[in-house]
Amino acid sequence: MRDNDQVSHWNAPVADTPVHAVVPVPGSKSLTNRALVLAALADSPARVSGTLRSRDTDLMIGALRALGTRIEGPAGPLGPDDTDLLVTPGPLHGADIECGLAGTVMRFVPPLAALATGTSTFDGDAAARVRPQATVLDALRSLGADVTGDRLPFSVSGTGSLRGGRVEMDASASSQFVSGLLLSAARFDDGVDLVHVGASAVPSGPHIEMTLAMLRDAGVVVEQPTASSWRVAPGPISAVDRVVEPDLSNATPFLAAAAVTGGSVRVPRWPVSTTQPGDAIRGILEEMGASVTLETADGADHGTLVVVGPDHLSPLVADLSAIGELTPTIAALCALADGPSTLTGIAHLRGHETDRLAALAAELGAVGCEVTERADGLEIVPGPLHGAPWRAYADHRMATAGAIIGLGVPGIEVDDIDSTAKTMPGFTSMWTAMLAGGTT
Ligand SMILES: O=C(O)C1=C[C@@H](OP(=O)(O)O)[C@@H](O)[C@H](O)C1
Ligand SMILES: C=C(OP(=O)(O)O)C(=O)O
Repeated sequence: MRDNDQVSHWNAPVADTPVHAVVPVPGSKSLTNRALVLAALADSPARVSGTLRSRDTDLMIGALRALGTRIEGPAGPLGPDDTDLLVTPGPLHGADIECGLAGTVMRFVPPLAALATGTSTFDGDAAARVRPQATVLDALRSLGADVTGDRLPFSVSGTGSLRGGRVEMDASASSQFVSGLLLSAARFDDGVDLVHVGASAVPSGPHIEMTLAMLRDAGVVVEQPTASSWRVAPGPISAVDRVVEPDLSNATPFLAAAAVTGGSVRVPRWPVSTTQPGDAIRGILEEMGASVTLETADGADHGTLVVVGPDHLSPLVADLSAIGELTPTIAALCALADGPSTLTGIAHLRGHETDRLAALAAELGAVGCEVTERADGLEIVPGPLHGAPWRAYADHRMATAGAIIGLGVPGIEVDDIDSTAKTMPGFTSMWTAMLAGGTT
């Protein structure tokens, strides 16, 4: 659990001149945590290279180890900065699982606990105890698991196998409910036949595509009979050596820095083709007036993304349902644009690290925007902006949104910059290096 000692204030630096920098970003949280889960469920050891090491991924490592998986670094024992990991699956047994504030741990690990022998308990940060969770637990119950509780803290007792089969769920609050079940489903006796029955579509489509692609890489037979149903056949999960792409969502604050200062930021190792939702920042930044180029050598599977900022940012009208994770960055850009923006399709952000719609409305309002909070989005009318305390609400992306605003507005004081450790522990030094014009 996170304690108050970890909370630290940070005066967001102003960019007096346009930012020009090359910013390599660490591995993707979503790819890392899926790769670790799949490796723990596989039939032999696998290497996962270029992993993100951060609070969320270290919690996943801790959870899988506690359940019986061996995870080592290149030299044997796992060091805190090792990013090339050897994962050796073992028989799963009950354990105490700390979820922190990580949605991927809360939603992806309970199915493994249902496959384990013995009882596992789950708990996390105070903010995690209010995040939606019942959907996963009800689904596991209906697939044969013994579960107590409806949100953190809860427990799952397993007997070493799970029946599986057909299950209906309402996954409108999070795509992670679907991904979590699908990742483990090949190991259920009958696989899974999962149907989303909610009134709204499942958000974060690219994250589900990511799950499906990684399952298929591991030889799992997975079908999508309709837009809102998925079928996983029972069978082995093959061990796959994987190289994790950079975290494109974590790249977005740096790319935003180019956009808001009229500078240029280059992010190396940007994949030509990816399931990461962060890739959509390219279209968003173009729509707001930036020039965006992916420089690649012929036939290469990755290149360098180059964003060059415009003289002034155009406002945006966009449905962000598929890319909700990018909302704090995009909302910060909208606050610095030269007209009103409307962001829709993001009701599910109320169940993220914090209620992000309320948090963005409050903090953007406090620095001078006129913000209207709608049931499923935000209307942002930029005003003359001024310095103010910026609350992060323990949310890494709220903290980095404050950093973006601070580039153009003196006196933005982020109250909990260390919340960035959730997915980017080196954030402040990367930001400082970017402003100094160097390669971070
Ligand atoms: O599966 C994943 O790795 C994620 C799915 C998304 O969750 P939601 O569908 O709850 O938004 C995203 O916002 C989160 O950061 C990561
Ligand atoms: C919603 C997010 O995280 P989580 O994986 O904890 O849901 C996020 O990183 O924006």
